[in-house]
Amino acid sequence: MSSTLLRTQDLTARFGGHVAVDGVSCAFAAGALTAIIGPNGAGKTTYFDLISGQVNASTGRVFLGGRDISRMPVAARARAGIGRAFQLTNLFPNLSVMENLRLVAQSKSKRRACIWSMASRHRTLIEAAEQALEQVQLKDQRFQKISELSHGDQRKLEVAMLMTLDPLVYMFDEPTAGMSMDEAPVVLDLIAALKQRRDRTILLVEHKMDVIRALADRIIVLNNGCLAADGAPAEVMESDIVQEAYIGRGLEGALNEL
Ligand SMILES: Nc1ncnc2c1ncn2[C@@H]1O[C@H](COP(=O)(O)OP(=O)(O)OP(=O)(O)O)[C@@H](O)[C@H]1O
Repeated sequence: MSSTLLRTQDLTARFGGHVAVDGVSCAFAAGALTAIIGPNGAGKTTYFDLISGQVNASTGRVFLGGRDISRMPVAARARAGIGRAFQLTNLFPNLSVMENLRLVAQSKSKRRACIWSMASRHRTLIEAAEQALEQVQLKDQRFQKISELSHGDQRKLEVAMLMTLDPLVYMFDEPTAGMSMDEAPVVLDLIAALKQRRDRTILLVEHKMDVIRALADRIIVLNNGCLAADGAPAEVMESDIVQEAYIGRGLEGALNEL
């Protein structure tokens, strides 16, 4: 049985009088992909923000490999192994795809104090970046400025960057949104391959049922900030609480409308 990599305990985010995430306790094992679903405004993005550190918990804690990371800022959590797909606003639009990837690799290799090991680690990371570019089929665009990439290619680059960093926890937020039918399988196949790594855990906020069906080992449902259901995909889809949360339209219809 796989061990727990990430755990949230009574995790809560309050914005003024509004509780966006309400006491969510959940453990995520290595080697599994958990889809996080729920209606608009259910708290999915805020739950991601609480884990990655973009939002500080009002109460509750986040543990990575047993270590309490709740008070760490975003960058320290990233160094500890929390990997959220990059927002392009964090990148350099006038630098090329490869230059941006090199900067990501550099930020990781700097974590080692010794110059010699830094240099050799940096080489390994550059190789990983090259490999990631090939895997997302962006090799031909490696000298293109990222501001000139199509939307689908920008999303692929986000995935390549995350793979270069190779965190313990991969967090994807609708990774194929805006991609064409041809582009989406490249990214979905990569995420499926990541699952084979028994030492990583993957969280996926997703509205598309076909993606959830193809990838999820487990589904958790957030509703009004609360954990409304948690279990194997077939079981969660059939649960009363999920059916009730999407009254009238059925879960599948409601998700596909989003
Ligand atoms: N910074 C903030 N200040 C105030 N309210 C916020 C803030 N961030 C989120 N909220 C509110 O918290 C609730 C949860 O929002 P969140 O974006 O986490 O939901 P979501 O499930 O990701 O929704 P969607 O599927 O539409 O992206 C919403 O009511 C939202 O308006």
